Amino acid sequence: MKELTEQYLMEAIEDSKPFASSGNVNMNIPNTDETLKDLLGVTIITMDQECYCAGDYMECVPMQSTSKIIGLMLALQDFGKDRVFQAVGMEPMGDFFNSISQLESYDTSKPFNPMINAGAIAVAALIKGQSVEKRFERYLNFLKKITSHEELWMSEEVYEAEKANGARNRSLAYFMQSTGTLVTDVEEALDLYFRMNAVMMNCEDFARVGLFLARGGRAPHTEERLIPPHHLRTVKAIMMTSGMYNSSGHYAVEAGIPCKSGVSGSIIGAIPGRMGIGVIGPAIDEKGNSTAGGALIKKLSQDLGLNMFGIENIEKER
Ligand SMILES: NC(=O)CC[C@H](N)C(=O)O
Repeated sequence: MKELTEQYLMEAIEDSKPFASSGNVNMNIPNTDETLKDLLGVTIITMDQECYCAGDYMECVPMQSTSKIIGLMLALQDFGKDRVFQAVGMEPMGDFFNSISQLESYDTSKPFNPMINAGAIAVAALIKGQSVEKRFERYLNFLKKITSHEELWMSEEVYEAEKANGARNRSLAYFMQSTGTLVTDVEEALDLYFRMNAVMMNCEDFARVGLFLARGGRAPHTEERLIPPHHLRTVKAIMMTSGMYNSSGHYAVEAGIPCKSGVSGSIIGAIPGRMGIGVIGPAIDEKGNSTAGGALIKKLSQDLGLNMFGIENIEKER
């Protein structure tokens, strides 16, 4: 096993970078071009708040689907597990994250899980607040507390692009309305979902979300408990089974880390009791996962003994 140092992280980045060549940058995101393909950055924050970073860790990208775990946390907070999972399933789906056909095939047409687009829209519809603005404000304030980053912001440009390219998401939402899965205002649920996708974050922000999940829901400096641990257990379990879309099984086997990816090439990893990981590598595969970022996650797991199903650390201590 290797020791976690910035030198090690730099080497891990160099080893993982070539995997970017098999991916493509998502051109639906504003200000995106091919030059982003070569970027790869990582930040790891341990339980005692030690921060290690390497590569292009200062880059900022929209949250995209990593926002789905934040939405799920808020909905669990608002309604509890039973109500949330009446609206959305908790089973992995072996199809693309924006699949329409899968929506029709599962349990009274509710989405398979909260990590796919339909599921996240159904979850966004639950989040409490008097208006979309208020609900988004709650979302952003919650994120600011988790990351202790007061300046977190939503890109209007990305938000506009999400709306402009949102035909598929609208189809999913209106289909759910037709089956009675989505009973609140459809356009409002979509609007909140689009805004959530457009919040800009860097590797440290992503790592802090991972750390929040890893250390039981406490705000970094104040130690205020923001979410009870049993809800975080649910979120991490869903991340492990569905967070990397239809590659989740692969990542469970090869990395064994609860992860969530987004089409901006971001990945959040949460290793309970140990650390949070934030990765940005904008070249993504056809399933929507960062190719170099995914390779890096697998490498970190192997080198640092992070696989939750492994016993490397216990063996080491003997
Ligand atoms: N996988 C993703 O990151 C999907 C997010 C993207 N904005 C969408 O709604 O389709």
